[in-house]
Formats: sequence, C-alpha cells, structure tokens
Amino acid sequence: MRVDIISIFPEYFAPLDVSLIGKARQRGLLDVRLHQLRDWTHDVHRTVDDTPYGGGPGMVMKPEPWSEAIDAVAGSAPEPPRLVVPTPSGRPFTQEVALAYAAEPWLLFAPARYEGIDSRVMAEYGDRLRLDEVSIGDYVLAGGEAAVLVMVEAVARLLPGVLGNAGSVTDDSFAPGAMAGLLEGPVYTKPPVWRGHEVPPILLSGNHGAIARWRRDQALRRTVANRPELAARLDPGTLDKRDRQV
Ligand SMILES: COC(=O)COc1cccc(COC(=O)c2cn[nH]c2)c1
Repeated sequence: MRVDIISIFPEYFAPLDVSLIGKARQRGLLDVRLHQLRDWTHDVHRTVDDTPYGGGPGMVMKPEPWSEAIDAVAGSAPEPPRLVVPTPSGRPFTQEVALAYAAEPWLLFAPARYEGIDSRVMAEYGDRLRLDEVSIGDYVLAGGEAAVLVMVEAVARLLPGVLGNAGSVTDDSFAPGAMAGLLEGPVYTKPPVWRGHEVPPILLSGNHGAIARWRRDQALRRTVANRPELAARLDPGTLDKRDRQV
C-alpha cells in the first residue's frame, strides 16, 4: 500500500518511522511519502491561508496550494488514490472504515490546519479521488495530522504481514466474528499472583470452552458498562442464555 501525506508539518509524521509502521515500511509492506504543502506556494512568505469569506474567526486554507499539491501527487494516475480529509464534521472513522482503507492500493491524506480547507477543493476532487471526510472523534484538534497518525496505524496493522500475530486482528473487538461489536475484556499474564491480585482461576483451568464463555461475558459486561449504545445494538440472538444473566 502506498500512503501520501500532504501537510505544513511533515515532521509531525516522524512516529511513522518507528515500531510497527517503521518495520512495515522497511519490509516494503507500506510506502509512506511525505510532502510539504508550502512547496506548492509561490510567494516569499509561502502563504497557505487567508481570512474567511463571510467573516468569522480564524483562517481558511487557500485552494491553490492544495490543488497544486494534490495534482502533483495524485496527478493523472490511471488508478488515482483515495483522498482522505480528517475533519470534526466527517463521517465516523471506525474499524469498518479502517478495513475498507486497508483494501485500497493508495491513500492520500490531506490534514488541514486553521479552520479547514476551502470547500471548493473538496468539490474539485470529490468524485475523481473518491473523497472521504472522516472524523476520529467528537472533539476539535489544532490540525488533522494527529488524526492521520491514528488512521495510518489503524489501517497498517490490518495489512497482511504487518502484525506478527495474525490472530490478534481477527480477535479485534470491532472485527466481525464471535466478539463482534463487543469491547475487549480484561487481559492477564504472569505472575499468577501480583501484589495480592490473583489472575481469575478460570483462565488457568485449561477449559477452553469455559474460558471463551467467561471472556465473552466479561466483554459483554464492559460493553454494557462503557458503551450502552453498542450493547443496545447487539442482536439478542447473539447472546446465549448465560449472557442474558448480565
Ligand atoms: C474539509 O475538511 C476540512 O477542511 C478539515 O477541517 C478541519 C477543521 C478543524 C480541525 C481539523 C482537524 O481534524 C480534527 O480536528 C478532527 C478530526 N477528527 N476529529 C477531529 C480539520
């Protein structure tokens, strides 16, 4: 997968050189290319923003630098990238969206700063680059760069070969399957007793059926407690009689 990121702070993406993503890049599983938006300005101050039409606080990112940058990166490629713009007003970025992105050969991220990018840029590229405006949560960041880091990590870990243990992807709490739609339950490792806290004995029992039921029960409890709106969406049929005692 190829990932291009256009930003006025390309240095923000240094974390993509380390850990999981860094190794995936070294192994050629991921091709991340960074671009400085200001390289597509033509004034001495390398201006990328201006005051908003209609008044109001803050500044808006000018359309010309973005369109010149996007044209230079995406060009007239026969199979153009999917353009992803992080914004508080976007559709929710979920594991389902991450899975869809992981199937794309090429993503182009456009993290905005200030009050956002002139909307005509979205209109210009919406169709050809299958523009997706996505939100990683209901809060406002100073810029989309942190959101791009989040999305690149969520997508990259789904690529074949990136995660050592393939199982952990299918066990994702938001992945389809037995635990679909449930939050992760508690996890434990050695020592069996730590500062007087014991690991739940069921986990040491070797009874894999009972362990699976216990884990599902714990996941259901946590989902009901922390995300009642997810619990409400669970298909009653998916809850076996044990779960209904929750
Ligand atoms: C067309 O879209 C744009 O112009 C983007 O506009 C903005 C405006 C303010 C802040 C941001 C950065 O993204 C977030 O804050 C964000 C993303 N997810 N949750 C919070 C982007």
